Amino acid sequence: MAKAESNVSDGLTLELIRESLIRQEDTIVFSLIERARFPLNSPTYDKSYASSVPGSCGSLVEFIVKETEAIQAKAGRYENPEEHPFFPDNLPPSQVPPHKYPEVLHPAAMSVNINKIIWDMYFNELLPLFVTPGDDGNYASTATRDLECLQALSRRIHYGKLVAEVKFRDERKDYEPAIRAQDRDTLINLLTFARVEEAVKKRVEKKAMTFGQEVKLGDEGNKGKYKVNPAIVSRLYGDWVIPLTKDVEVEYLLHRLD
Ligand SMILES: C=C(O[C@@H]1C=C(C(=O)O)C=C[C@H]1O)C(=O)O
Repeated sequence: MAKAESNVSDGLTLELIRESLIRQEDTIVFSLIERARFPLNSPTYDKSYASSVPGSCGSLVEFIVKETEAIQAKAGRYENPEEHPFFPDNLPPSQVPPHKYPEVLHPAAMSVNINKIIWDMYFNELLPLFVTPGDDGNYASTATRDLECLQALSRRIHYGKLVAEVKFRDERKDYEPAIRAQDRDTLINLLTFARVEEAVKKRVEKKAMTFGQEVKLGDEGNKGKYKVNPAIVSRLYGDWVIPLTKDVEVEYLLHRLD
């Protein structure tokens, strides 16, 4: 069987986890590029636009996310501890044969889900920065692209649980006193690697330049035009993705000894 994208089954190492985070950058950058094909399309986010849809009590994007999550839950998506739903209440149970995911994380991991914060960040702060204003009527496609961005960001940010687990195992004697004291500041200091963070921000900027360039035959060049502004991708990581990943790391660690 092909090796799953999850690396945790065959020994948890910081190197393997970082490799996965680097791979996930590709997904995030591409999903932003795909969303940026459409303008803002504000009716997608307007409750009144979707009010005639039976069973919907929110915006079209909420309707698409809830319904898609319900289908994916039945197909077993949320049995994987690396996946987190945006609307966890009333999700239907999985209807597929269970898969035995490796039990790597402490059970307290189950209670860490910061998707509400990711949702608000994405719609209120990030989206207006990287899409053009306007309306082309493609609201369902727009909402589907939003869901892909949200799922990619959520998966990356909640990967912080695995990062925290491996760092804890590697330096248990440093982490344990801070966890017992519920000392968030010390935990943040222990798990922060400033040089890694700088490299992540530079790499995602470069990926946005590489993946988002206009590919032309001949030598017209790209003229510095990108499908998503590389500086915004770097800012997405610096201002939100990395800090939120660290919040997940800390929340997980605070309960690591429960
Ligand atoms: C994820 C890690 O932990 C922290 C968070 C980082 C991130 O979100 O990219 C990078 C470095 C660390 O400060 C890591 O060490 O790789």
